[in-house]
Amino acid sequence: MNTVGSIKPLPGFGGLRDSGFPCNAKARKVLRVSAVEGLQQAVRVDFNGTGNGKAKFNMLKSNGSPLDSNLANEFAGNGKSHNSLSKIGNSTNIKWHECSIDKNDRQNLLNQKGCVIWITGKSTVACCMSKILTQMGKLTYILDGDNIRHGLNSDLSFKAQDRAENIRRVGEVAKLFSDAGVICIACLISPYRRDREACRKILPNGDFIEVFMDVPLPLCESRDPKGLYKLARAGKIKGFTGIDDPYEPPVNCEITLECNNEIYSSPSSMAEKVICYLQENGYLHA
Ligand SMILES: Nc1ncnc2c1ncn2[C@@H]1O[C@H](COP(=O)(O)OS(=O)(=O)O)[C@@H](OP(=O)(O)O)[C@H]1O
Ligand SMILES: Nc1ncnc2c1ncn2[C@@H]1O[C@H](COP(=O)(O)OP(=O)(O)O)[C@@H](O)[C@H]1O
Repeated sequence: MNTVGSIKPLPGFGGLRDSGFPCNAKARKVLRVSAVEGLQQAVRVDFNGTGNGKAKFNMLKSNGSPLDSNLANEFAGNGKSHNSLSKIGNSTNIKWHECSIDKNDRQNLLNQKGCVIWITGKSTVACCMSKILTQMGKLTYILDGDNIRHGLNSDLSFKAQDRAENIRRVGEVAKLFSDAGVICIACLISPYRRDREACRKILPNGDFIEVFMDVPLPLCESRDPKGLYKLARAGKIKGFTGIDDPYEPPVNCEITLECNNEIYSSPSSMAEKVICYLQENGYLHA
């Protein structure tokens, strides 16, 4: 973790950079910090050096209003002791730790709203969307089923129970990204409605944007860039989605992207449709 003298960085701002003054400086200085390279929004931090190595400080949000005064205690490690302990799954005696820097603060910093775009399948459109949003100065992150199975979820198979656990974990990770203020694009097959609905439920209302890639199976098979449909048809892959494993199309999705013999949409025009939705629903500003 970065430090400025003996002062720990503001929680949530790992990119705090030393502006060149010692911790015990008497002079009052203002640090401009930015969580992401190139972001214009800054959080001002006023430091009052005390001369004893323990700085007192007042933190100001970018609009000049003070941050919650409890933050100073949190910062100094003087957190309150909490009595109400919980058991969540197999985790016993745990207690949610609140931080006075919240999602709104991060959204203001990024000038966007964190959300999850959940595309059932189709990495190409996810990448296209990420590219356009990046060019617009918006921070995105793609959680691609195939990629996440290379690491975090490499212990999971394609049996229904493991697919459900795959979706559950990615849903939780997506929720963290969204809470960080990021536009998180999750592209997994996520073939079961129940698993997708469970992800929707853990997010604030409106922040789960389900996108249905409505592409008929013969068209998917004709593309088959990895040759997996061919292997599945030959019986070399068992339980393959669309061949001998079910896919349950969404019933109440926010967006449908159609591509079939009558309607051809390029990946970028599909991506633009989703971006229009974000624009119209206020996700592209804080
Ligand atoms: N049995 C079976 N069924 C479906 N897909 C299979 C299977 N085995 C391997 N693959 C490859 O894994 C990719 C899908 O992974 P996901 O994590 O998105 O799947 S799921 O959401 O858990 O259903 C999927 O990627 P996409 O081609 O992007 O769909 C395949 O490349
Ligand atoms: N809208 C589209 N128009 C034409 N080709 C597409 C379109 N979307 C995807 N493809 C192509 O279809 C293939 C499969 O797409 P991909 O995004 O990799 O799907 P998945 O994530 O389900 O594996 C790729 O070769 C890709 O280039």
